[in-house]
Amino acid sequence: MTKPTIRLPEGFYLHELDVIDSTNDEAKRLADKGAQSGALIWARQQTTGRGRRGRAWSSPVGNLYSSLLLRPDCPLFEAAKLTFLIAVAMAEAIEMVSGNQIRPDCKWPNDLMVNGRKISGILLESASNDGTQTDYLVIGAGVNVAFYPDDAERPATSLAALGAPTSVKDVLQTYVARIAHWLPIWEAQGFAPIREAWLTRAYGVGEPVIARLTQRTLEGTFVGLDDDGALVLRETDGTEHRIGAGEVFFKT
Ligand SMILES: O=C(O)CCCC[C@@H]1SC[C@@H]2NC(=O)N[C@@H]21
Repeated sequence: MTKPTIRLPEGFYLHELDVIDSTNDEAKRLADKGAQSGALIWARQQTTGRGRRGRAWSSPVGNLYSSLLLRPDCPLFEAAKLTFLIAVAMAEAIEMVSGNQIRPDCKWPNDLMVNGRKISGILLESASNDGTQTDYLVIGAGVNVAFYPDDAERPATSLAALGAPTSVKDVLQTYVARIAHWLPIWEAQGFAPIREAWLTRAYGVGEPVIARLTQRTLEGTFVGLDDDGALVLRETDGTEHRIGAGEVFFKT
């Protein structure tokens, strides 16, 4: 057993790796072997890191790659809202390790942006035995600590580039501490306080937005987040749409 090199709150169990294909895949393998809720997979490097929509996630040594296994006792649609809790926890962690120099915005559904550039992405994957109730969730989080990918279509940044160099360990430790802060609030009060915290950091509220859905594209104003975590888009004629999945683009 590798000696843990970071301090974790009670209920979190570190699996520390030098290199792995994807921490999300490792978390799923462990889950399928019966690993308990709270298992935290941390790798210094990923060979096939994955982003949403099948994109590759560049994973050189120097950035954070972690996946948290949770087994919440609730339906999948409730568990999916934990992605907002994770986004808030990571935003707070980045802010704290930067000595309050950086205040990330939460971009729906779960990117973290600084000055319009992505600093962190979250990939939530779930499994259910009956299609309704959650068996487990794997919540992968990547943070650009030292490096960021050069992608003109999706501008990114890193803590180092923003003048806030820090260690991957500090980000991970602070992130897990913030999850440990928010999870009991979620358990006691549900999604409402998480939604509120997310909205105080929401990127692009009141601004024009384009939502690219599987069948069509909608244009309107991003007016908020509903009680289920769907993005509320209002068209110019006042029609409101609740977007539960898809990709959104802000014009600013
Ligand atoms: O914004 C996205 O597209 C989501 C990126 C998620 C990347 C993280 S890095 C740790 C975990 N393992 C993966 O393969 N992906 C997630």
